[in-house]
Amino acid sequence: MRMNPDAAPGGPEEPKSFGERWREARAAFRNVPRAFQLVWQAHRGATLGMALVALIGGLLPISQAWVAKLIVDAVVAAVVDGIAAVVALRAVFPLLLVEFVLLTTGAVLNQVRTLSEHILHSRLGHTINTAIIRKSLALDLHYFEDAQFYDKLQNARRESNWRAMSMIRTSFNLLENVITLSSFAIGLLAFSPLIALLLFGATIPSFVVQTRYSRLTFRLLTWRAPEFRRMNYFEHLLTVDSSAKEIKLFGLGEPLLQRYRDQFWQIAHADEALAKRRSVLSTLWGLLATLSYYAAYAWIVFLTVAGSITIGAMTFYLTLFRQSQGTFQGLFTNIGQLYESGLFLENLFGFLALTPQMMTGQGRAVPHPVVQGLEFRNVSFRYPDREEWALREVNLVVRPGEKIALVGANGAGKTTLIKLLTRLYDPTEGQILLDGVDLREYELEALRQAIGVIFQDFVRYQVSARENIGFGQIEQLGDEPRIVSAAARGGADEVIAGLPQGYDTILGRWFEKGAELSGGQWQKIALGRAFMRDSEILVLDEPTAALDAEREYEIFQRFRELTAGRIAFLISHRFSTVRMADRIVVIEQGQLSESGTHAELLALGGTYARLFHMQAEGYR
Ligand SMILES: Nc1ncnc2c1ncn2[C@@H]1O[C@H](COP(=O)(O)OP(=O)(O)OP(=O)(O)O)[C@@H](O)[C@H]1O
Repeated sequence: MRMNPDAAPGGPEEPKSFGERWREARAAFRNVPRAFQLVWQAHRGATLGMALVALIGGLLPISQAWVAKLIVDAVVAAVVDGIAAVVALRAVFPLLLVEFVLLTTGAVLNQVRTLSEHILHSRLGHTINTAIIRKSLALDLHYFEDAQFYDKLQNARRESNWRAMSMIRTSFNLLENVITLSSFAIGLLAFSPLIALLLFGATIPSFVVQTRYSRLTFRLLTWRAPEFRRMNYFEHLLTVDSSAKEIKLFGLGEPLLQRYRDQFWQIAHADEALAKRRSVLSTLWGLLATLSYYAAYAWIVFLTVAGSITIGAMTFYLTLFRQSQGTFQGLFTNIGQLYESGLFLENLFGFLALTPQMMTGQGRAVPHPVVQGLEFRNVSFRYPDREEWALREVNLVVRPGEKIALVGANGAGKTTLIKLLTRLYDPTEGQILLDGVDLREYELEALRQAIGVIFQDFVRYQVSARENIGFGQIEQLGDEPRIVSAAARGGADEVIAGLPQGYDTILGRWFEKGAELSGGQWQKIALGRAFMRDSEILVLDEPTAALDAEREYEIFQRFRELTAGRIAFLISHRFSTVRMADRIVVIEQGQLSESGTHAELLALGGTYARLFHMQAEGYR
């Protein structure tokens, strides 16, 4: 799809008013000091190195031009006065030496610059990535269930590393150019303010073009974030092990690759169109600068021939003209680039400024053991971007040590209830009380610490079996007996015994020598992880869905023993599992409809009884 990036509806159009532009520019440049903070954090020595290069490097050009003038004048004088070549050379020699020192200094500075940039580049990337990851860790779950959040994350990650580096490089370049230009300006103004004005003024239009296109490029890329994300998604899907089987068998490879390519071209066409226009206009306006240079050139030749200035002075001024115009243009380019990088970094700093909304309570200790139990009091919940209620007026009292099974159709709200219990979300209305105290009053970390959860989409960590279990309580990773006992309780001990390096075997296929497990084996490992925690409340969301019937029977025979003294929630679609609970709670469309023991609910003859008979029928 070809498009005009300027005119696309909803596309990267220009800001409307002057005020809007001014605000945008201010926001962009505000990021310069912030970027410096990041760089300073990344490596102080290299940052100082770059500053030093800028300071000394800025004064080199004028010094070199001045020494060159002195050399030319000395040579011309020697020729005119007929001085012997050896004598003349001896007179010029100190100047040549100074020129040599200046040139060598320039070369050394270049190396210092390259080295500093090299060091800063990777460290800065690391600093920024760490900041992004840390922020992601701090943010609430709902951010991760929101497409706009992913666009923000994508924008922050995509360009930030090199944009921050480029901003620093540009800033130091700018400093160097300002120093050089100030020294040139003194020379030029002394010679002719009119010429200075002509030379500098002619470079301004090209600068205006540059900044306009900087802004357009930024808008294009930001506006295109969803496409970038979709493109990355297809790339991930096509290259990751978990989807390889299905993609091959359904023949999805080429069609999905085509979608990946379509997304790419949508962005590429618009981006290239902008880049072309930027180049053409910059070249055309650049001609104006060249013209003004040659006008000044003609004037200086005229003055020299007329005898108003020496030949040395002519070479000095010509160098000044050429370099000052280049430097002036460079200065504007620097400002343009700084502006462009600032716009992109706005994405990064915008992301880093996101704040978690889930408030932690102030230091109230979580009860160990739980004495009164848990109560859902009139709890209703709606996902942030949804109209309909996921849970409505839920009232449920759970006694200490009680085992509750949650039963309900897909989408009834079972997992949502657990998300509220673990404070991944807070209720929209109502309260959840643990020993009579609202969950929101407990310290968030401590509360989560007191709950052991295995979700149905548990993580298959591509690390050792030991760590897979130990991650349930990471501080206890060194406690071998605890890990072994947790593994045994989850039924993972026999899986691990069969692995080539036992507990040290890397699980999964991502890394070399990794051992892939079956779905049921992974689930046993996940169960082991849940038992690693000495929790007051244990939540098993479809814990045995992938286990074979025999293994499931075994685990549930021991279920009471495994969860002795703790509150346990069990979500399952298997009634053989569910009937082990003290109480079964049926959820229908977000509401609690039935509650009681297996026998009571069968006697009630309601939804539970109907579903139970249906499943039992299937096994007959
Ligand atoms: N992150 C989310 N954002 C918006 N809506 C959601 C989100 N997660 C779940 N829902 C909606 O909330 C309702 C309850 O979902 P929930 O995951 O709690 O069901 P469940 O009973 O656990 O289902 P299942 O048995 O399929 O696991 C569903 O209508 C679902 O579409």
